[in-house]
Amino acid sequence: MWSLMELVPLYSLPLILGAAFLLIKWYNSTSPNTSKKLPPSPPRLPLIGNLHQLKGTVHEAFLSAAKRYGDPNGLMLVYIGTIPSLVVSTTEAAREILKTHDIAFADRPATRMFKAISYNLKDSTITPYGEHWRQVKSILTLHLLSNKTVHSFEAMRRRIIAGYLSEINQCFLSNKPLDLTSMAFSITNDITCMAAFGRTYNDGEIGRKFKKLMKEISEMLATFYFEDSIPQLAVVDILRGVRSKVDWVVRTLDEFLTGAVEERLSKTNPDPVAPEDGFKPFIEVLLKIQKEDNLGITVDTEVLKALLLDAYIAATDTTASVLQWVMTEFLVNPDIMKKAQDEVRRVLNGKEDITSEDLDKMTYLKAVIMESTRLHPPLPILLPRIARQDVNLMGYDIAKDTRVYVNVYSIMRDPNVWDQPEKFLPERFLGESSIDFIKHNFELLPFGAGRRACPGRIYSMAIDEMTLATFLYKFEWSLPQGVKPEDVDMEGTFGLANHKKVPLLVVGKPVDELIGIDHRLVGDFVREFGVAHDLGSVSSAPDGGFMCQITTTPSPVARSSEDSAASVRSVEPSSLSDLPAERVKKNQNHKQK
Ligand code: HEM
Repeated sequence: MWSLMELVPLYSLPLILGAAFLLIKWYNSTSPNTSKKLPPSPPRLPLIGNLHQLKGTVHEAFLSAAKRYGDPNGLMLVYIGTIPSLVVSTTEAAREILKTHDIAFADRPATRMFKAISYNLKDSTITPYGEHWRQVKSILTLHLLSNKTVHSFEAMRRRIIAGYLSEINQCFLSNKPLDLTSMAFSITNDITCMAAFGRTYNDGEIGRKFKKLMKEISEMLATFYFEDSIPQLAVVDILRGVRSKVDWVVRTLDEFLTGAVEERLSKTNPDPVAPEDGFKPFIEVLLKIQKEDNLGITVDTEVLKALLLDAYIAATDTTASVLQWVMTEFLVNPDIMKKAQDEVRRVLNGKEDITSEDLDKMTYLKAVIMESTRLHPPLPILLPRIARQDVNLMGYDIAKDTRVYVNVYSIMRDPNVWDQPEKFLPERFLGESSIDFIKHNFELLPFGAGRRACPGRIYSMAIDEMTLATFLYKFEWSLPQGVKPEDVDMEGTFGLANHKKVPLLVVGKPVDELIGIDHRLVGDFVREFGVAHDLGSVSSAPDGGFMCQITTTPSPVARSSEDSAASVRSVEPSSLSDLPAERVKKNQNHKQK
């Protein structure tokens, strides 16, 4: 995030000095009114408020300032430039904001950039609380994010994920590490484009333009705007060129969305939804609602484009963020990865296709995802809220228009709530634990809570769970040669969501996709020789079956003093053709593919 010296180029310093007289006026007008009881604040400077104290990422800066200056209940008032902003850092305070006073804090700040990107507040994310918000959020929820609709995307999700497996194989065969950060984004991007637009934007000129545009949007959303925080210095945005950049991005985005709608209307879509996928893309549903006009809401073209954009922007980076952080935690905690992998393989037991029913049984994988999201929330601070009226909150007077930042990063690492909060312990979500993304007591909040909570949980978890289960099922994952778990950089950076600052590079060694082995066949070896340790290369056996080399570690029951001296046995070459005919046949089918 921004630091002050990056924000204030030298040529704008005279402007700042020139604004000094405004500053005095402003400072007097915003100095605490003695009749009001405000939450504690760090000392601030005129005009820039506490900006100079917010170094590093904003959630970390808020956390350390709250420890030093905040109220023990978790409230602190900071000035982001001239804007009073309430920072919320505990479960108790979050409950007050998101439950007790939910309606009073149900608006979001309508900054210039947010207005520009939402067709002047026609979307569902930024639009003020009220009838329009209720209607558009219900359209989004029902036709894109509900259980039933998410289920209808299942075959498409599986097909898209499967398409990426050969890329992982290729990297493995050519001895190149795989950039999993980039792949996570491509997978969630393709799935979301299919669900929203009924096509992907990967290839050719349009693919290149789309990627560039998405990068620009991400940068635009992470930019600091003087106009939003120090309105007296809004001119600096013009001088820095950021305002024209926003205008350019918004114009280009609109051209893109207009093109997508026209393409749908004229049915010239070059990548139609495969009939076997059997779902209706969101764009088609919106066009139908627009045509039938019987919902009591006018879905004009701007509402339609704003909702498509909502669907795309809110879904892609957040869902990719979860994927890459879970994989990162797996690679730095190989024992946990092994446990999750055992679960996936046990549940699937040789099945080819993963279904949502299979995923429902993977409780350990779900616990890993929750634990990873606790430590690496895609949005470490909930989307900002704003007080719609004066509110008395935990004994403090919060004025109308105060911005509210719920720092879920603090809450989800609070030692008063979590045992060993910095440790990666998925087990904390198993057994007695009644905490999950739905049943929580405001301590696990990656999706927010209350009226303005995220409606996309089911949608994103369906993608993350299926991708992770597929990855664990089909590959053995490791860090590139010479990289140790403790070398992995765990720093996050912010664009549309919290991503790894340094891309995650990994090696995915195919288990059966490439070599054509059915897990049940491996199971027979495991039973005979102990716990399978490693699979070697596979070749065709003269009888049409397969031969492979499996290194095994004897199981504890089989271990004798003689065995333990040679604790690793080699079986080479082992013909699988002795196995039941039906399995061998399946294996041969595999091979022909
Ligand atoms: C792992 C994935 C995701 C995370 C962590 C996430 C997180 C969040 C958070 C923290 C908020 C603000 C909640 C609040 O203010 O209390 C939010 C709002 C929202 N999210 Fe998500 N989100 C994710 C995926 C999605 C997806 C897939 C969609 C689908 C389009 C989506 C759509 C929205 C919308 C529309 C809002 C605004 C809701 C409102 O203001 O009423 N999100 N999300």
